[in-house]
Amino acid sequence: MTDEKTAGKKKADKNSQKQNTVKLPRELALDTLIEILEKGDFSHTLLNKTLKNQKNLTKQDRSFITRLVEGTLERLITLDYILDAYSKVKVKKMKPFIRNLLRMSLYQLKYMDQVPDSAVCNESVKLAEKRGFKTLSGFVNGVLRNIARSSENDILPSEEKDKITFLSVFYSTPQWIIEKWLREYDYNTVKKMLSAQFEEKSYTTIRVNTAMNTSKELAEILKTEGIEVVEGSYLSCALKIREFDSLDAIKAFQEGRFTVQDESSMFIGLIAGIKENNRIIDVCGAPGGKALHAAELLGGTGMVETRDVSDFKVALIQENIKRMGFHNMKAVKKDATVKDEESMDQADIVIADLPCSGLGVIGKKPDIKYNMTEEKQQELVKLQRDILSVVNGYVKKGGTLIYSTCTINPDENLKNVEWFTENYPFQLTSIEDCLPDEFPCASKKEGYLQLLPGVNDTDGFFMAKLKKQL
Ligand SMILES: C[S@@+](CC[C@H](N)C(=O)[O-])C[C@H]1O[C@@H](n2cnc3c(N)ncnc32)[C@H](O)[C@@H]1O
Repeated sequence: MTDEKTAGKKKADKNSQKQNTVKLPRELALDTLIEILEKGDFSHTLLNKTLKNQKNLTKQDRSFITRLVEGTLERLITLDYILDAYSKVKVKKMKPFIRNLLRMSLYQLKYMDQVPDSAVCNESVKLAEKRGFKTLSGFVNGVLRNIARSSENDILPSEEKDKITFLSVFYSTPQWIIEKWLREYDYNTVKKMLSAQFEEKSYTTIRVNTAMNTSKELAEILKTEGIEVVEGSYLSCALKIREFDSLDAIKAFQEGRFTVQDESSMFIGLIAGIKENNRIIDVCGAPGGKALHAAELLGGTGMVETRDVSDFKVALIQENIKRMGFHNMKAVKKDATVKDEESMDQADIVIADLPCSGLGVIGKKPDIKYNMTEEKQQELVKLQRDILSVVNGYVKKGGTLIYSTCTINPDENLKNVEWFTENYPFQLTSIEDCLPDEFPCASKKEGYLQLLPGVNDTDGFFMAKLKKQL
């Protein structure tokens, strides 16, 4: 071989090696899913890490990876049910790589119309071969092609025969959650709540920093950055945005002109009844969404002390304070279960937005529904009561305690409030005047609000306003 030919062959080998080591979007999505599903890491943290580490991805690649990872997680129970029906080897017995490759590929077959079935099958076979599973590529191909040729309606459980199994498989939600919700809400409401998980999530809800710009001004600024903007569903300080690559890349975000927050959480600032010079303590405050809103509503006066339990969480709050430019807010590391003598009778308002089961936000964080259990939920009820029994002492006489969670189970919500008012000198107080007139909710007068996904155009969220007796 001539020197020229040898050099040419070396170059070709190098290129093919390079091609083999470069990960394409499907492979990146699959590796992320394996980390989440086999190692139990948080989906949003890992997905953000994948997207941040891969600088060369296009905007389309990013949204494809996001949709594949989030969609496969959201539909996991449904996907496993179908795979079990079509494969001789049950999903649980498969090798982790093959199990997750099949889940992700089936998600594309069933829920991503724009990807042709043949491309899904071919790409899956290529991926199996590339990662050393050549002997199993025929199995992968066979299962996927069989499913692609059939209709899953033939195998899904019947709604008439067994409602709970049907709801669990159809809406990919563990049975214990469905049984729990059916004890509290009627069948149609439960169906609405379950189906809300899968609603189009192309919009991100943001809260305007009114200390820097009005909603109208911010909308104009965002539009000049090529971002699509529509009004929020209930509140004038809320906007919904889409068609942006990443949040960090939006100039208006870097400048602190807005923060990301669901409208349900914005209600906390409104019902708290914040007045000039108030001293506010947010006892479980990271990353700072509600506390930042409170600081803004104080109009540069007063002080919001925002606490959380770890250095990492406190750093998140600090980062947000810096970005939004508030001087009447600070972040402090403090465990809310431990009494802080110096805070006794010091706060006009205590915000207790406590750790909870998070079942109101499973549409945004699908791994919650698979990781939460009834036992864990009962431990959370105990933690919520432990925290409430400490932090109520920080409220001045006549002051306010706001209790909130992003869940929809009465035992973490209204039942906790009933337990609290039976044991401490607080009573529920009306929030009717704090909310928009058109906002539908029968319990406004009684002093609490239970928002339900699919019923309200928000996350599932609970809040109660409690006044300390004089
Ligand atoms: C629902 S999140 C708070 C969200 C926050 N209020 C906001 O609006 O951005 C609950 C927080 O409670 C914190 N937490 C859990 N246990 C705690 C404890 N013992 N003391 C203080 N914070 C705690 C968690 O780290 C978490 O950040």
